[in-house]
Amino acid sequence: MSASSPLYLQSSVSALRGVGPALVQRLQRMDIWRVQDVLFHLPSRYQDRRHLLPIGTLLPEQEGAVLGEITQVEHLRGRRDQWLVTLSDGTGQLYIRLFHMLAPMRAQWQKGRRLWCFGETRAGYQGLEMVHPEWQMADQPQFQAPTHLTPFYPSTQGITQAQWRRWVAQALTLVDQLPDYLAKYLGPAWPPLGEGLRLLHESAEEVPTPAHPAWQRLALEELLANHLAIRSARTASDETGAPVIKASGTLWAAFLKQLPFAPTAAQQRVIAEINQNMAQARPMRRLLQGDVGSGKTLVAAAAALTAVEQSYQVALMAPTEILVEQLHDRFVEWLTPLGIQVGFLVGGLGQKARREVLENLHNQRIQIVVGTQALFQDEVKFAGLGLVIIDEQHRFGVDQRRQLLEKGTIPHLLVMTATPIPRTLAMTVHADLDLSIIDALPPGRSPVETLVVADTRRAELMTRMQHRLAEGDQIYWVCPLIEESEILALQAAETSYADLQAALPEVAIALVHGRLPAAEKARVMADFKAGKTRILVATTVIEVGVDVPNASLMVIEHAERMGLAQLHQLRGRVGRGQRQSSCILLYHPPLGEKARARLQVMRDSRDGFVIARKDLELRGPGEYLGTRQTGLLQMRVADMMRDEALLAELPGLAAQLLHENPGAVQALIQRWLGNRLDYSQVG
Ligand SMILES: Nc1ncnc2c1ncn2[C@@H]1O[C@H](COP(=O)(O)OP(=O)(O)OP(=O)(O)O)[C@@H](O)[C@H]1O
Repeated sequence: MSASSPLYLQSSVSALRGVGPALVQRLQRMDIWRVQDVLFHLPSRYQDRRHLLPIGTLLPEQEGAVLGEITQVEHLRGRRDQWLVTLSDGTGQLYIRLFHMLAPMRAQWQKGRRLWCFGETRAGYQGLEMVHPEWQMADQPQFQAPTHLTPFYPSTQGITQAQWRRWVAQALTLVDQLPDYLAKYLGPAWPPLGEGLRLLHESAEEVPTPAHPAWQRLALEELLANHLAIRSARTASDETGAPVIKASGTLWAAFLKQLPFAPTAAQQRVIAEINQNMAQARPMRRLLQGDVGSGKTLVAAAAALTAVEQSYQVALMAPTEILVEQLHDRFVEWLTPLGIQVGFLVGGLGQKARREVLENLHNQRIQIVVGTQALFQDEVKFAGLGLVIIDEQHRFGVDQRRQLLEKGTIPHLLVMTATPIPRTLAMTVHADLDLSIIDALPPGRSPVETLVVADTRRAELMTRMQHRLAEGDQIYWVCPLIEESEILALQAAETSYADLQAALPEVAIALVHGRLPAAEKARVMADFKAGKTRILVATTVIEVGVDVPNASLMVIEHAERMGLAQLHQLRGRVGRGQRQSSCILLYHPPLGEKARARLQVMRDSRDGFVIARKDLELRGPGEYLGTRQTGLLQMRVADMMRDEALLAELPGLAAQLLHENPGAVQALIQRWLGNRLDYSQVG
């Protein structure tokens, strides 16, 4: 395209001066297609070249700008030609070393000319020097000393920073034409979008601060774009109808009669939210958040009863066979007295048992099936699947979730998680799900005492354990899951197991780990639950959901290696009964400062939300939420922790936009997330 053709925000990047076909391709690979995309390609850092440094004050390895007169140009011939140019500003002199100098440059770099340079100094043979600095002739009319911070853009091979800056400068001439979709909703206190972009691309301030209103304006828009992208996955699934399930509550009433405790107010509220949701043709997509031990299983049972009463089937999925087993036991115990058939489906099931389950699901003799991923397989056919409950969503891929959803007409979906992320954050990250929170624990829980102990004090620990055992309590001994190697983790667990056996020879101790066959695992867990074994040595397979109220002591080895959320989950395994429970976090000294701070958080807090917040601060939301890979929530301007106050604005803004200007929704997503994302992958 010729340089004179008018430039529009929606023009291809090829309309920019200096962008030929090869560069178009490179830019497209960076997901930059249009002039507008260049505006949203934001600097990753800045340099301050505005102030000139007196040459005499320069130190080695200092980055900065200088201006002086060329006093000498020396051509050093040798195996490799070099030029050594002397620059002087009256305060001292600096050498500029060049390894190549093309003819046009040679014509300019003449004694007596004034030269502006920016680069890093180094101690050379003759004195301080700069090697191939950036430069401009300062005695020419077109010379411009920088008046702004110099931005540096994320780049790719074959595109220089100077090119980015030239393209951005062209794009910035159009910035005021950029549609500001939010202005209408934000009110006059918010600066326009264009101001924010200008601030980031050509700031005359120190370094643009996140607190600056213009920055905040951009951050808000970016967060909103992410929120809308996630939400759009949901809108797509809204189109088809779900079964309208209105239960009379007879089954639930019968169930409550035989339950040894009453649901808490928090459980009741959440159950009501779920029932209301299932009574509509719009499929439920609900996230149930509840801290460890808050009683999510009861809520799942309530939802299941609603569906079963109206002759719909329920699929309940958990990530590990141990958990499936446990959930199954619990459901059988609770629901078979009501005449409900609860099935069990895991990968390791024998042929015959498996065939039977499949048949009974197909002819609806089984009303509730509890299983692992095995529930996704094609052969699993339901007669009328009305509700899918997924325990611990972070372990399930979105694809699997979709596969399962395809098994019913459009079943209602309830996702349970014990990952307590702050509400505003949850509303952003899980914008495709409605949120129910169980915000209170069942009564009668005594807080778990937490101790941080060096693993050199094992002898004391053994004594403590013996006391506990003598009182009839049971103990978890947890070995860290070493992510890179299951085998190493297993070895560690086996060593601890042998050590414990040697130290406490009269005690029944068992070992459970991921590699044990399912049946074996189930047996070990059943023995522990029944109190036949007193100490359970485990890799972190017990992390989520195991419920053995008689276990009152947990020892976690190498606690310093584990994430806070994980430690919190683990610790939630004790303190479920009436006894005073303890959790001992063993670490291997010496303990780094950060690790110490993390363990201290565990010692000082029992509240999952507080711990989650600290974890987020220490690790960043991407790491914490496992979203780093998806490209989602990799913000350019915003930071979910720092800008948390903005998150509260999102649902309202999103609702208004979706209602009044759906076109803007797509435009915003495109603007901030481009084609980076396959939205269907988000969930
Ligand atoms: N309302 C209640 N009153 C008393 N005990 C309750 C109540 N609700 C649940 N419980 C008991 O509390 C314990 C924990 O419940 P549950 O296993 O459902 O927790 P959870 O929310 O699934 O936690 P986790 O994330 O740790 O698995 C169980 O022993 C359960 O029977």
